[in-house]
Amino acid sequence: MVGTLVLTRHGQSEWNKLNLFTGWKDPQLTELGREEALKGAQELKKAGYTDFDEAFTSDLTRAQTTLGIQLKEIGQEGIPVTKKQALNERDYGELTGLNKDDARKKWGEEQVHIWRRSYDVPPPGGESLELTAKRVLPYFDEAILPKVLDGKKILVTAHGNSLRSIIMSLEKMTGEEIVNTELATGVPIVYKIDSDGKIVEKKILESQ
Ligand SMILES: O=C(O)[C@H](O)COP(=O)(O)O
Repeated sequence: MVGTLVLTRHGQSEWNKLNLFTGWKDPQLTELGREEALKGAQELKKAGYTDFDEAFTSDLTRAQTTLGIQLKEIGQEGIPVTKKQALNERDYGELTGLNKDDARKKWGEEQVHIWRRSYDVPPPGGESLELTAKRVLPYFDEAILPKVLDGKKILVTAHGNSLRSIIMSLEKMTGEEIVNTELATGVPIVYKIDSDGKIVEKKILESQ
């Protein structure tokens, strides 16, 4: 039996556009963000992914709105949707709300890069990717993965770093391998997974 897991990072948010560290803050999608979500959804539709059993998203508006746009486009607004804080973006702590260039000026290019793209160094008062994975993966392993292993079709629409945690676990990557993997906004990543948890196919549904 083969299940389907589709992961999508939310479209551009108002704070992505302003180049601000966002974390657990809750800005809306921009117009471009809505378009990215729609494009991704059109790719899902084109590829025939229009029969999900269930969807999961975070507690944050940008992910929920992206999921809403996807479900509308594929004609699946009625399926069960679970909104869970465990799937939130990593908490950026004291960096939240700061402009990324201003932060580089204040702490230096290298320090800011370490906070953004090291695996286990958290920004002050915030979460590293390692800490993010420690809250995302118990939820994923308990509530989402068993359904996929059971052959179900599951859509998860969340954030760069909560999805990195899931991808790291699925693809058995090291922390160092996953940190520099960039996820495009609104672009669905499709995994077909057998009942032993082996990935039998991976496709990124990028529009041409
Ligand atoms: O929370 C944020 O600011 C971004 O969505 C993710 O930030 P990153 O590009 O530093 O991982």
